[in-house]
Amino acid sequence: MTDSFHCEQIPYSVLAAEYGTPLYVYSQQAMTAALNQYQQAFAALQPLICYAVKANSNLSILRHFARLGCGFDIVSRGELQRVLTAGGDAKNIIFSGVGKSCAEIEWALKQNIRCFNVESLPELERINTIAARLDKIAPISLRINPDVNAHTHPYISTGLKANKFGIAYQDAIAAYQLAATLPHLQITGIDCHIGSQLTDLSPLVEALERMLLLVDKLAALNIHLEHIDLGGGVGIVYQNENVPDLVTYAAAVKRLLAGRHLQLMLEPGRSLIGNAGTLLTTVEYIKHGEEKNFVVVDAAMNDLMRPSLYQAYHAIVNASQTSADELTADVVGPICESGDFLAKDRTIAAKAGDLLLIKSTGAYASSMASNYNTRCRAAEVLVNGAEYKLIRQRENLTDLLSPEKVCL
Ligand SMILES: Cc1ncc(COP(=O)(O)O)c(C=O)c1O
Ligand SMILES: N[C@@H](CCCC[NH3+])C(=O)O
Repeated sequence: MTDSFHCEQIPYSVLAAEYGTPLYVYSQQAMTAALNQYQQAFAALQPLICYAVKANSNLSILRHFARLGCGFDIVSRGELQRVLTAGGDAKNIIFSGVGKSCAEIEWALKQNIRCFNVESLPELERINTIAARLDKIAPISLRINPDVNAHTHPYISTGLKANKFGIAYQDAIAAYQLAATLPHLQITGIDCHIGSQLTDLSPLVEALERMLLLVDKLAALNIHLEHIDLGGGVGIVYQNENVPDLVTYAAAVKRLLAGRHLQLMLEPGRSLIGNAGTLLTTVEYIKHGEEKNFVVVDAAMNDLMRPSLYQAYHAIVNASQTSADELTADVVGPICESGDFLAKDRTIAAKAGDLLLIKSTGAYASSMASNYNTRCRAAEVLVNGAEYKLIRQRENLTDLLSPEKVCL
């Protein structure tokens, strides 16, 4: 049974009663279904799907995707450690990010990861130097910034000239030529990632077309690539957005890659986990202000930063049999910031004690959580059919305070 009050066969109210709120709840079947959609749409191209760990890095979730055959896109030593701990195969790990430190590069080389997605010329030199010291050859791909407008929120757009990510398009050929002279690098591919929560397919296809122009120019220079990685970015429905259709996307990619011997890689994050997650929260107070009404809940911007950071919309459903009248209100948390809101001007019927479900919070919610206002990070539960498991226990104050010392 799946309706808005159940996660698979489990009523959200049962989980809230057992584990308390705020609580993140994930549907394992929804994750599997999201991955199946990719696997089926792109079946003819046999892509390596590298789940973007930053979207949700819980170890059980990584284990689930590893078991389903995913590779992983990581951006830090910490994420590498998580994937290995969860049983992911280093040979299917790609390492993105503009600021890889020497220690991170060394560690990743020692683990024999599949590839570094290199974002600058100094990074190329750094990887070559470290690989030489370790007597290794580092497989590298260059992340190219194709200067394509992804038409998404400016904070999550990454493929424009003004963004810090990737190597500028016009510098790409020279960067590959430099890489070809560095003896401890092995050029394996090319990649891009133009932004997140894309609702339109055309920028993704345009980016691929621009990358293929480079692939051809490189081939003419005798630099032959083994793979092309199109990044992530496929948007999900939070409210009523149109989102890219994977079958149409795959067909366009297939047409453009026809006749080429390039292994396809993808780095989806949000589209694999976003709609599989729900954040449960309890109403503390209904507060009638002079200009506005407020539904004050026990979750806050530290649990779900997206509304504060990007004015992002998340649907909110009252899971209690409420007797309250509808009102228009901001749904806010207890944090001492006016920016601490989970919804603005929402029509909602709620009273103190009601259980609210904040939808589409599988991606970039728990992984972006903080301890601001000395709030303990919430617990996480994974549901599979009629079974559920606690996959992260709620933090407690000992967890929070123990790294600190009173030494004055
Ligand atoms: C390099 C890279 N790959 C993949 C992703 C995953 O993106 P998304 O969650 O939009 O699929 C991101 C995040 O935007 C990223 O920075
Ligand atoms: N954190 C963002 C997405 C950024 C993805 C990282 N490049 C979000 O919540 O939508």
